[in-house]
Amino acid sequence: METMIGVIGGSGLYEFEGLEDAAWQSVDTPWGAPSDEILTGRVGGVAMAFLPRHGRGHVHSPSSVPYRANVDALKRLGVTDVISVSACGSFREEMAPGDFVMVDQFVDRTFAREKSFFGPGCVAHVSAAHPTCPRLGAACFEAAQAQGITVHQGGTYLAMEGPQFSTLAESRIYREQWGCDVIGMTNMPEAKLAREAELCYASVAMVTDYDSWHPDHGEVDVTQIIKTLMGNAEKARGMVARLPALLGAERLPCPHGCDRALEYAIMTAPEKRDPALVARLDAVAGRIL
Ligand SMILES: CSC[C@H]1O[C@H](OP(=O)(O)O)[C@H](O)[C@@H]1O
Ligand SMILES: Nc1ncnc2[nH]cnc12
Repeated sequence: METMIGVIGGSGLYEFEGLEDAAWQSVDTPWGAPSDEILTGRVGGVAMAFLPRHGRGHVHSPSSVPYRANVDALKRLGVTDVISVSACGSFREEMAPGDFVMVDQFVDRTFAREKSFFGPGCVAHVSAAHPTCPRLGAACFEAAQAQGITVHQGGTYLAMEGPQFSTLAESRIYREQWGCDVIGMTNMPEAKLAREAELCYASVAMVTDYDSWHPDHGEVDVTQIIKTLMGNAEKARGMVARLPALLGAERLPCPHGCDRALEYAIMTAPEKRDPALVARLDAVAGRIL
């Protein structure tokens, strides 16, 4: 099987330069249109696909991002490994603006989004205990280090609904009582959907601010975030460009089972399954349905 790296670019990452044979492709999915066309091409002999999460020109809010269509479209194109590159606030002094954090856990506080490809007529329960892929995460960590980026291994990402930033009381609870490390608005349900689609998923969180808890820093504002993002985006592109060499063109099965997540997850008896839903699941679950 061939490796295909899918990059979901967050705030500040709307284009991806340096792909050979680059072409923007429009992809239709049974879950509607993705956030934008998808840029496909190759780097160092490895296939890549890039999707700007908010669309070029930042059209989608965190709540309106079509997460299911995005994940389905990447899977449909043949993507095997998804890397999310996101802006985030930090709850830790040592995770400073400009640093990257390899997120490995999430607390999902989002509530106004479609969270699953499955539902009435085809019910499935995948494990989300370890929502990111250690193999892919390790490659991203190595690539970031080689790029000279200050990168932290492991961190818990609080996914909030937004679009407003947190109140001071919320920020303190997430940091002091819940032990979260960073905060953002988009990695959920994206990570859960990637797991349902049997895709390896890694999240690279780029710190842009200290949210609102830090006594020596003012409240978050978008101008400050964009300023930090401008520097971060270039670093992120450099990191991603190193991944093909680390992952290789031949895709070996995921040692952590991300690519077999649905194996024992589907509960609905074959004769009770809704044919219309099964048809919509052609890309996501076609391997086993
Ligand atoms: C521009 S600040 C808030 C915005 O940025 C992050 O988006 P993404 O994760 O796509 O980089 C954050 O989650 C908010 O959506
Ligand atoms: N402090 C913050 N809260 C939520 N999302 C963010 N994205 C960047 N900074 C953020």
